[in-house]
Amino acid sequence: MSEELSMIVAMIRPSRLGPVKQALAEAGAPSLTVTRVSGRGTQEPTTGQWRGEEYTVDLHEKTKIECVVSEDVDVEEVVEAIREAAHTGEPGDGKIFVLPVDDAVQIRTEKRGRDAV
Ligand SMILES: Nc1ncnc2c1ncn2[C@@H]1O[C@H](COP(=O)(O)OP(=O)(O)OP(=O)(O)O)[C@@H](O)[C@H]1O
Repeated sequence: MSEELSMIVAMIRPSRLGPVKQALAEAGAPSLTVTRVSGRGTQEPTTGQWRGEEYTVDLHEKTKIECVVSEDVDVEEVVEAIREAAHTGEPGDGKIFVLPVDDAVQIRTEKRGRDAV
């Protein structure tokens, strides 16, 4: 069990993935997992029309980024790097969460904790 690891989870606009990846590398956190997700925050639902019927889209397409870092990396710097790179100022820019991580294992080497990330 390690208290030296944190996970930064960010839901961002898919169009901001490129700048966010670059900003993470510059902040010393190049390793990441990227997933296409849909979700809902307080962003207003949008409406559309299909064959004369109106429909509501309340789940928006987002890109989820998961990034585990050791204490060698400044979590605040990582959060700020994502925030700056993902920011447009329009509703739906996304959210960032920071979580503690119990442990990590590098499968190839059996390294644990901070040595595994
Ligand atoms: N409380 C939450 N729990 C889990 N996921 C969330 C939460 N809030 C937001 N999300 C995820 O983050 C995505 C982006 O959220 P969104 O940008 O809509 O946040 P917001 O608070 O409405 O901000 P904004 O005012 O910029 O629209 C959501 O689509 C959802 O996937």
